[in-house]
Amino acid sequence: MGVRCVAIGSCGRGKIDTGVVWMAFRGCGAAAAVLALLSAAIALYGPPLHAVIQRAFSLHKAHSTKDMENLFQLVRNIVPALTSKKHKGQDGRIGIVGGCQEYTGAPYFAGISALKVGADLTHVFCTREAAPVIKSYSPELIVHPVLDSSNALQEVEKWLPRLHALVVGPGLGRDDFLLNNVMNILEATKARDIPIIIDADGLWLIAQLPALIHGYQKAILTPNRVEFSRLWEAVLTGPVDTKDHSGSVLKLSQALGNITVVQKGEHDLISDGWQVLVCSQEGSSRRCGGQGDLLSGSLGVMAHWALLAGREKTNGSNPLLVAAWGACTLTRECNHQAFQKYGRSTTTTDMIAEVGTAFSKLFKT
Ligand SMILES: NC(=O)C1=CN([C@@H]2O[C@H](COP(=O)(O)OP(=O)(O)OC[C@H]3O[C@@H](n4cnc5c(N)ncnc54)[C@H](OP(=O)(O)O)[C@@H]3O)[C@@H](O)[C@H]2O)[C@@H](O)CC1
Ligand SMILES: Nc1ncnc2c1ncn2[C@@H]1O[C@H](COP(=O)(O)OP(=O)(O)OP(=O)(O)O)[C@@H](O)[C@H]1O
Ligand SMILES: [Mg+2]
Repeated sequence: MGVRCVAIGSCGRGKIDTGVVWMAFRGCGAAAAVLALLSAAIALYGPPLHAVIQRAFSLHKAHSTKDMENLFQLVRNIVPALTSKKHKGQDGRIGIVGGCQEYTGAPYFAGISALKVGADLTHVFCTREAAPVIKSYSPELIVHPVLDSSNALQEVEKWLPRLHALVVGPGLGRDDFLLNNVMNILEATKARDIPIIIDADGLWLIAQLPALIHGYQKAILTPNRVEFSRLWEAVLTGPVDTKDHSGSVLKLSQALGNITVVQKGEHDLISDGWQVLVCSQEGSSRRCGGQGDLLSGSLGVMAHWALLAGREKTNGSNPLLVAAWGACTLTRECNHQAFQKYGRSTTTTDMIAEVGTAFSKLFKT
């Protein structure tokens, strides 16, 4: 496509910790490329024309501290107001699909994180054996032991119409029967136009069957490095370009039909195939398991909020990019705050305890 990415972000207080990467065009074929991009965007992508034009003409603009402040503001814009006029459920009913014999912590982390960020109700759809274990961690989660039953789809479909977002994969495992059920659940969720966040073993399934999610504009994939490589091999040829992380995440998103991809790592890179955002919020060097689950659960709620708020509140930007940047920033801040208290003994449970203060610090209006 002749596109390259330029990192031009920075941040306040004199140190680079967050940035924005915008697409820029090589050489002087830029005008032609812009025109081609515009036509392709309008034909394939379908956001309002003004948003496409705005994006195309902001390609060469310098973005820095102000961009980062804008991103914080965009996240604040999507957070629903706490008022006495709402009833239970309005700020988010989130489903988590995952939890099997081996892994019960991951769906718990995702579900409780969604609640701590501000969802009202969280439903976990897991296997029969995993359910009592997950329930015992927390009375806050509604747990359905249905995922390994032959009528898993019908059981989940009873709840689907009430769900605002579905997080698929934390602690799911890779059993073929389970994955087949999840495949059907994904199709039913897409048919209802519900946002889907896919992580962990859900990404394993997508790497086997990319068509399952290809082009679904309400999907967000959250791969770590290994999961990213697996997806890359499934839809692109040749090795991942380790010298151009931004270009790689942009390409993977494009190859998957411009769905949102969040590549987690030292810096989180977020792309919808048109632009790439970078999240470099200071975290810590503690890499205990479960941090990705905190991220996917948080993102479930924030994706719902962002889509509800719409492009007017995100200044024309893709709401899912804003949601993803917000969830990454929050996860890293939780990691940072927990590490200040517990150092090497920090675990994901300690990070979850920081969600409230981290959220207020970052996004309170
Ligand atoms: N408490 C719980 O219940 C938790 C359960 N979880 C659940 O576990 C399930 C499997 O998930 P997964 O991430 O372990 O699987 P997969 O992608 O096969 O990785 C396997 C191997 O890849 C490597 N590796 C991983 N990341 C890397 C990186 N960034 N950079 C480089 N290498 C990396 C590493 O290999 P190693 O270094 O050990 O050789 C690792 O062992 C899934 O359901 C998930 O939700 C977790 O959520 C945690 C909390
Ligand atoms: N090297 C790093 N430095 C700082 N933050 C990191 C680093 N690697 C990952 N993170 C952060 O940790 C969070 C989880 O990413 P990670 O790569 O650990 O996911 P994961 O492997 O899926 O985790 P899980 O153990 O839940 O499966 C993300 O928000 C990411 O920003
Ligand atoms: Mg993970």
